[in-house]
Amino acid sequence: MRPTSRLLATAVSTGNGLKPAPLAILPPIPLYRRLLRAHRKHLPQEMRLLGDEYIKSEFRAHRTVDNPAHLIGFLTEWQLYAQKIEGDSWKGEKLDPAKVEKMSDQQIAQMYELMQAIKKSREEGDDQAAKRRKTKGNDSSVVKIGDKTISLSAFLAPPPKKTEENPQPVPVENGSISNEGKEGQQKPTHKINEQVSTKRYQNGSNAPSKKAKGERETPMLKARKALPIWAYRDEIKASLRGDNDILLVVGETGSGKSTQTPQFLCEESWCRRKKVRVKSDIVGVGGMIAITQPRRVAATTLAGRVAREMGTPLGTAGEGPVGYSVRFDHKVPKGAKIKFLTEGMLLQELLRDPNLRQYSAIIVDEIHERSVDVDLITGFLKQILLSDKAGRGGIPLKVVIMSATADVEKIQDFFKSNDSPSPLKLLRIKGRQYPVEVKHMDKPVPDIQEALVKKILDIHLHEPLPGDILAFLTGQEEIEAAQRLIEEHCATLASNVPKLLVCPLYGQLSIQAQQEAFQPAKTKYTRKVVLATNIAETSVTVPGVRYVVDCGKAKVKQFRARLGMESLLAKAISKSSAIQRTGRAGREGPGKCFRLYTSETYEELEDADLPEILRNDVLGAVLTMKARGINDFLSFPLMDLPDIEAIEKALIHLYILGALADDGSITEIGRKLALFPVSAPYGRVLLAAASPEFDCLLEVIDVIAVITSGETIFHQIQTEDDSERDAIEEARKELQRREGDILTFLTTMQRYAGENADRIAWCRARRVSVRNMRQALNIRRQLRGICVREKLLAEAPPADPQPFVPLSPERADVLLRCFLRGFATKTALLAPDSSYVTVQGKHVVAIHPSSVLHGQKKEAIMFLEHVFTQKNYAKKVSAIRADWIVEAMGGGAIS
Ligand SMILES: Nc1ncnc2c1ncn2[C@@H]1O[C@H](COP(=O)(O)OP(=O)(O)OP(=O)(O)O)[C@@H](O)[C@H]1O
Repeated sequence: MRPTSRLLATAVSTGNGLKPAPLAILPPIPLYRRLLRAHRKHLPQEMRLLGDEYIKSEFRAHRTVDNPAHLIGFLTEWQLYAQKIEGDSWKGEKLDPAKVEKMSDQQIAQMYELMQAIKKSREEGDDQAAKRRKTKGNDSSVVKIGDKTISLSAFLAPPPKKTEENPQPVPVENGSISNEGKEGQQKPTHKINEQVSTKRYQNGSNAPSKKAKGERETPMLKARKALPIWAYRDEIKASLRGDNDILLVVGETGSGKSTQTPQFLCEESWCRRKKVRVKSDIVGVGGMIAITQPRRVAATTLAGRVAREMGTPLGTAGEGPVGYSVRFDHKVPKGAKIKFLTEGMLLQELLRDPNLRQYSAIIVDEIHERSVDVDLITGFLKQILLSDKAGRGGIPLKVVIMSATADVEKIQDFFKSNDSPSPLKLLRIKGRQYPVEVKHMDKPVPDIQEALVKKILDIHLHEPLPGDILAFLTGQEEIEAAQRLIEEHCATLASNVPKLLVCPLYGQLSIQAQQEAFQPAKTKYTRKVVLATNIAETSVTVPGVRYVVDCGKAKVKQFRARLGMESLLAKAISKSSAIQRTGRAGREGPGKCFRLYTSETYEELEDADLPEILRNDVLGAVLTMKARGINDFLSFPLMDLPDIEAIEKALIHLYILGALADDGSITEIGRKLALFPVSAPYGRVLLAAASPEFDCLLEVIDVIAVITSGETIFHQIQTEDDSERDAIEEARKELQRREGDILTFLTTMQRYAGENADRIAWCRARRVSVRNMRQALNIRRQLRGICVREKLLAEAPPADPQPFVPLSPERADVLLRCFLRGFATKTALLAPDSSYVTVQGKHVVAIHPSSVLHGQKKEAIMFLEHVFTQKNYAKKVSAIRADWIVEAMGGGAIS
């Protein structure tokens, strides 16, 4: 047994052999029946109704009605809640099924009653108010659980009298009870009054707002009202009325910023589309709110959530209030009021429409991530805020900046301007929805990967269901290795132990594969564990997650301008990241975060990461600025100015690509590159492919589609069975080309698209990723559409399947020479000592093991990626001729 396996086996054993430890989370079935029976029979009518509704919405949501372990998990959760509200006076311990088993039905019913009362109390207001009432309230409402006596006075409201003048109570906006017929006459109930009375509204009144017309108290609306941000709804709206155009919202993770703020604001009158005159034209301005996200997974999942909250799930109708737009995937229904989009997509829109006329407001979410794109966006937004708004017919653009961990001073300083008519308002949202218990290690762990897997198994065996796990690892390789280990161990668990479903989640997975991590496990009695990189760190809610495991590290991309090379190394995360990771628990119930580092290590972490603009390639940023007519980078409003050497490198690179003219102005090629949804070098290859000199656009699109579909289309062959391995290797041979990876990608795409019978079986036989190939086909369709639109392609090519015709060696040379138009700077020559030395910078590189050319010696190579991990690696490599490089550089020397 390998050392790791041995260690893990110990973690899941009782210490005497490999017998699984007895599980605290498995109550005997009869208990479950008793709990349900108690629930149905013994509760007072109101409680029963509340309980039934709760069972419907919560239990069914988790699909656990018939799962005893989940029921216990649910009870535990409410008990924790009781603990929180009761504070010091709560003497309860963690719910122990053995103890529950000994309780009488009456006691169980009482416990239920308590929990439902707490739930009701929570829906109606904040816990602090409950505490205050408890100390003042009468002690007549008490329940006994075992030997514990708990006061319910804080939670139970006297039911409103039902008389003829005072008919059915209806909920109002803040969760209190009001009488529809005699509004204002009936006193709102108990603690919510305290909450309201302590809360001052912008207009000076302290009355809760009235129930909006047509607002039905659905379970979704109830959930929204329970979010801390709900109490600030009026304040947020008021903050942007009149001349106030900019607001900074800082609130804890999970307080409701991303999902609620756009919904509050889209109700405002300034958010309606207006017809205005711009120069001599009448144009429409506004009507939609854009909310940016650092990553596609956040944009798509948030859009789905908000669409459900607004009652029109995405994709169910051609119309709806919510849409999203991410690279190669857009779903913006007609009449959408709210659009979630990635920062890159908003930048593209800014290039097409510098005044962002379709929007009434832009919400910049998760600003703390400080990507290059978000820095550019804030710069452009500042320019719009300071402009005379003539381009928007005088209609202001409202701007909201949001984060849980923002550097408030820096943002305030940035937007502070003597010319600004509208100072930045700061609103701090207090409180979080559910507590998260943070646990650090007592001492540093020697092997993080091992500690992480051990912790996951430990949680699985000792924490109640429901409660999925989200673990943060550094990268794809680490995720795959952890997945293998966990699955190996799960195969040895006893049959009465819940199953563990492992879902990977990293940026290079196709969108479809990423979505799987957000779906509930399809089998009952199963705990899901999502193994993620930091793409799940901000903004996302992975439904079902109660436990977070944080390895404390992340792979950080760093561009070394002098070497023209990126490094991707695991580094300690910042405090901001650690807080964000913790915040992924506690979103649907109380949670726990296990940090695999000590509290001293946490204290030593940097507050925030270095902004990307100071450590990354700024090629895209410089091109975007050039395309927007900004030549003087120093006067463009940026929160941090990039290193001058990085700017110089980007300018030279753009010049080599033909994007800049001799005088540094942007060329027609440059303008086109800025608008392509691929990076400038790939865009340059597309443009060259459309020229008569190369005439290989369809082939280039196929290659780019495969490359952008995910990290790699080829799975590692992991079978121990030699004959199976031989069969896969044999099947793969028909895809592999001696010219290298570009031709191999092309062949794979063309053979896949030409497959007439069973594409899934075709992929399986070759260990090719089905998901990535599907995504590649989707990207191919979109790129072809863009090329038709841009008149690079005369007409759409014929539909698949087309017969496969291998590219001739002559055409293969043409294709590679065409790629050199974008990647001439990423080339290396074979040195006398058999190493490869880069043409630009003269560094030694090795061909990455994932390349079909690994271990081979060629006169010269071109690589599409250049990464430093353990070694200085060239990835996605093709064999070329040395004289092609000179040709691609226009005959000029390369330094
Ligand atoms: N996709 C989803 N599925 C289920 N629940 C969700 C989803 N997205 C949000 N929620 C619920 O809405 C709550 C608020 O989420 P929201 O993203 O608005 O918070 P936030 O303040 O923006 O958090 P963060 O700063 O972590 O991004 C979550 O705690 C969760 O309960």
